[in-house]
Amino acid sequence: MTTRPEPFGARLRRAMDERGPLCVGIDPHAALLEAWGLTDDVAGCERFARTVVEALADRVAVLKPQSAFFERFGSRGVAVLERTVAEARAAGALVLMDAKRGDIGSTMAAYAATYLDPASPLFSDAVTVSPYLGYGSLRPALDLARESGTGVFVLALTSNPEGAEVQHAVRADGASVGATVLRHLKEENAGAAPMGSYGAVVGATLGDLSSYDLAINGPLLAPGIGAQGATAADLTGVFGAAVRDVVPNVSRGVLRHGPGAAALRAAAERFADEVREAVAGAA
Ligand SMILES: O=c1ccn([C@@H]2O[C@H](COP(=O)(O)O)[C@@H](O)[C@H]2O)c(=O)[nH]1
Repeated sequence: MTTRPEPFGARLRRAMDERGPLCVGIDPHAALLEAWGLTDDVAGCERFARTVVEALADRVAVLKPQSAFFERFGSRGVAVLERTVAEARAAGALVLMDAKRGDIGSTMAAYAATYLDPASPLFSDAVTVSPYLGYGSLRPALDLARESGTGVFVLALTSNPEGAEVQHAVRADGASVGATVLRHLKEENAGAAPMGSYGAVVGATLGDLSSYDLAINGPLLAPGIGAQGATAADLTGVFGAAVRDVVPNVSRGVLRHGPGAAALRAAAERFADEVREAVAGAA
């Protein structure tokens, strides 16, 4: 008899309880590499990513490498990404691969295998995906996640202002596209305890979201804190009672404090404290 791996939702909830919910990005922007005194090439990218992992993987719940910043260096950049994921996981962080993949189902199956099959060199704890070829096109990733104990975060209401023209569009049944993605996720997570493995990406920049049903019984990845202008103090105003399921993401807001490990840790700790205060205030 084969035993199923522990679901991502359970692993994430435990990490949030033990470490706090903060997710820090690993985004080797050219400007950050320069600010850190590194070359804008694959060696600089590797030094950057390794520094973040060494500073933070033993303390934050989630590290989120942004695949685009590694892919820009071609196959050697992807090899750095593979090592980054493996090292971060070995050091105790959950790794959320921010790849925002989405395609027709048969191609989606290949994306799913890339990030969610334990045999893959890019195997991660979870991956971001785009539902804009239709939520149903994500089925191969949703199914593989269930099998491999991994998670999927679906773009619902993104942090960028341009997202509204698609996500606020209203369907024939009167529901917005973003609300429909949230409804699908709620159905996917039904009955899961302590929390489902299917998350939504919902920007912390979006203001009051009380008109949406955010109670999806799954995690809400909230990018936009720091460089995009949102603060941890905004979280309760945006998410209301769902704030306890929020995984707030900060990338440049922490990374700009490098390259020293102590300064990176202190910056992450400041954001973590602010998040803790905001969530406690909502109790
Ligand atoms: O709606 C979204 C979805 C993903 N992101 C990603 O998160 C980080 C944010 O970086 P900051 O430096 O904290 O602004 C980045 O990797 C984005 O691609 C997002 O911002 N919004």
